[in-house]
Amino acid sequence: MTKTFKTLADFLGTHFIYTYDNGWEYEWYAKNDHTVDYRIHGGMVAGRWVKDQQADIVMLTEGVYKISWTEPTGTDVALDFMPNELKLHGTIFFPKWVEEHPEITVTFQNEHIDLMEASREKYETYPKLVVPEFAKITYMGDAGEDNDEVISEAPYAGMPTDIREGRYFDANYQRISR
Ligand SMILES: C=Cc1ccc(O)cc1
Repeated sequence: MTKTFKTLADFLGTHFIYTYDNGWEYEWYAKNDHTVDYRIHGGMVAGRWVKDQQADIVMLTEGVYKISWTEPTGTDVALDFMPNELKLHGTIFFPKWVEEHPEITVTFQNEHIDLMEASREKYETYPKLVVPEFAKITYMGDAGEDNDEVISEAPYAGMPTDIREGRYFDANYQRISR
């Protein structure tokens, strides 16, 4: 993808893969102006994936986008995308319980919302673990808005490479069946 991002509309519908400077690899999709999907390929909660997370999505200045949300786990996230520079800055605010029991969150969260909400009551919230990191964008795709094929299965080893090398989506940004 070689477009220059100027407006909020340019950003919505874009699918990204990026690696934080701490080595954590994430995949994230701006599904529409208030919804994000994501999949985590590397790091403390690798294997977790989420669809239809509600978020605040704004353009700060031309080509710079801020996304903020709070999750059923109690984890808070703020991302600042600078796609024209192939980079972003993300800050994740993990409750203490996610740091101590990350395995509880490593699942398709949408099917386990009750467990996330019960865990955030059962375990400790404080002190939070704050992880502020820059990341390098390694893939951008124009998936279009509200495309449920973008994040539609659990992450597997090699998935980011399959996507980057064009083995995962067809020309209409539909999953190529395996
Ligand atoms: C905890 C979710 C999350 C999703 C994307 C990202 O870049 C950081 C955190």
